[in-house]
Amino acid sequence: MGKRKGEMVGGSVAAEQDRKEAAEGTAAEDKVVVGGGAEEDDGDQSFDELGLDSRLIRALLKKGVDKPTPIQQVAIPLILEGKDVVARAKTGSGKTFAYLLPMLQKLFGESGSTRRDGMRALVLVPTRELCQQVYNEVLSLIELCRVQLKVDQLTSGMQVSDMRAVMTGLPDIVVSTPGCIPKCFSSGVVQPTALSGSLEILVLDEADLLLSYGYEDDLRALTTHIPKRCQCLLMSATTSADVDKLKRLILHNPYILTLPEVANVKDDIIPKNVQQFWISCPGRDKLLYVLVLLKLELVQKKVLIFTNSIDTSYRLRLFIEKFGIRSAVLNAELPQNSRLHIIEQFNAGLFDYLIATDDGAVRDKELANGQKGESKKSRKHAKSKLDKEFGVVRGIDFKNVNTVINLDMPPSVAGYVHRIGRTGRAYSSGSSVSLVSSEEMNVFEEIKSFLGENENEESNVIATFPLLTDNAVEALRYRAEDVAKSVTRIAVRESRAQDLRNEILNSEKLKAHFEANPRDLDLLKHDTVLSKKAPAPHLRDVPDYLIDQKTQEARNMVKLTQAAMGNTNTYHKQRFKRKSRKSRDPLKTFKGEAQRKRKKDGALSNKDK
Ligand SMILES: Nc1ncnc2c1ncn2[C@@H]1O[C@H](COP(=O)(O)OP(=O)(O)OP(=O)(O)O)[C@@H](O)[C@H]1O
Repeated sequence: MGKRKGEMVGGSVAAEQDRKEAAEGTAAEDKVVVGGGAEEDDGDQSFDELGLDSRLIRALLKKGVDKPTPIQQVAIPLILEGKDVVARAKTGSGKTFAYLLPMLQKLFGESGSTRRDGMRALVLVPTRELCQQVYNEVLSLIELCRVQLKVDQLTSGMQVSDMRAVMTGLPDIVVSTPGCIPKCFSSGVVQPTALSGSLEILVLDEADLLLSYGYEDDLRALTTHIPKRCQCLLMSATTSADVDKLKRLILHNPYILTLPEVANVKDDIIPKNVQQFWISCPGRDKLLYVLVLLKLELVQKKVLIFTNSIDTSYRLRLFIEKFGIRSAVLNAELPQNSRLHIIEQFNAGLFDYLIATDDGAVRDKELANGQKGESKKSRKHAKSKLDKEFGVVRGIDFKNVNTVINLDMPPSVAGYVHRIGRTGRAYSSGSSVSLVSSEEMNVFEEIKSFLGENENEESNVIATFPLLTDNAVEALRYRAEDVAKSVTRIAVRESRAQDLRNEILNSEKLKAHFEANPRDLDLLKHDTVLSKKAPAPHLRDVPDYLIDQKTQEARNMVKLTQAAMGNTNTYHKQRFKRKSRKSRDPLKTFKGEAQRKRKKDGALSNKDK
């Protein structure tokens, strides 16, 4: 990495000084700008003072965003000046607006080449979910600003004819994944000469993850066509050799914006507003422990639970369902429409518990473990069913997640950082609870030491979860063990297959319907019960006598905190309840509507005769 120019107290001051040096031609190497401190010390610069266009400021206000985050304060002016920038800031710190706002402003201001035959800005992200998220954000900003800019998505799942149609419309901005690049070039959807003639801004978002997805060759294929004048931006939550590699591959003498928590103090790589806890528990008791946390309401909703395998996610879903707790699952096996819709509904507050299985490495492990004895061919088939471009933790902006639970520990430190980063987004608070078995102690120690915990000192970065008593665990043990026995491997396999069939059916059947009636999306549920039997009353309602005093108090405290934060989530639920679900469920009325339409059309054509 380049030479450090000095530690600064305020990011904007540092940027100013660096800009001066750059202007004087004294900065030959990368320019390191150490940004402002934690969120609470967010300086007093407004978007206006950063030089942001008034249309964008008004659009932000409509979104409830009125002051820039530290990374935005430092990045926006530099990007507006046309500098190449590498921005490293923790998860949920607002990196997306940090590049989108100045990028859009630059595209508003200049019309680009009038005879351009390619895109003006290209944003590359590692997953399709993220692609959709960034696309939605750009589209909504453009609409709120009422400017004539066109944004489109290109993903490798698209047919070449659809891609061609997108590019014929000559979008100003394209949001895509690097995996899509070879297909675009080989099919002629993107002409290299058009790209080099028109590209003004290239953004690599979630750069720390791009190479881990095996996109290096795809990115190399792209670099040869990026014109020298193109401004390149690289955004990342963690630092890694991969980020440096990408930087060398694509950027020219960039400004390195590093918030101090990422650069120096490792324990701050996780937002300060996230409290991290752990519970030591035997692997075989993990379902029981999650049950205690959820059923006795010792953690705040909404809850995102991570597992390392899809089977475990269904086992947990079936298990908690028997106790009257509904949840949905999210994984690489589900069709893309379903995945996007599950995230949308969870964000809208339509259900409180989402069980997610993340990470390519984990998927490979699942394939290796779960399908022992199966033929090579069926393993290959199974692998092809999993979406390579899927990623739950990679930058997805889950809204209002109060608790992240690691039922399984992630296999790496980076996995931990990205999982925990799904809570405590922007200025909100959150907590995480990791269940650690003795087999997972090694990775847990690695995570703790990465976060700056000293073995000899009393741990304070990841504290022991204080609200769980042995009594509470033992009170539910008998029932839990009994129920766990009924969640057999066969039951899990059947539920998983059934759920997948349903999701594929929904996804296909409803695609056209939802295109015409986007509001009906609310009515399609993903947290339906898997089992045909309703939960037994003695499992659904935990009698008070089973709950010890300390747990009662803890539960009340969590409820009070949740209420104080206005996080009762009743608005969405009421909105959802108000509609008569059965009569308006598009899965039930879809056919009827289509038939009615056909009848009507028939009647009309009969009349015409
Ligand atoms: N200035 C701001 N004020 C308030 N909220 C903001 C601001 N900027 C962004 N946000 C919100 O903060 C949330 C997190 O932002 P974003 O997704 O950009 O984080 P990120 O840094 O990219 O995180 P990750 O590394 O996990 O992808 C989003 O919901 C976004 O709308």
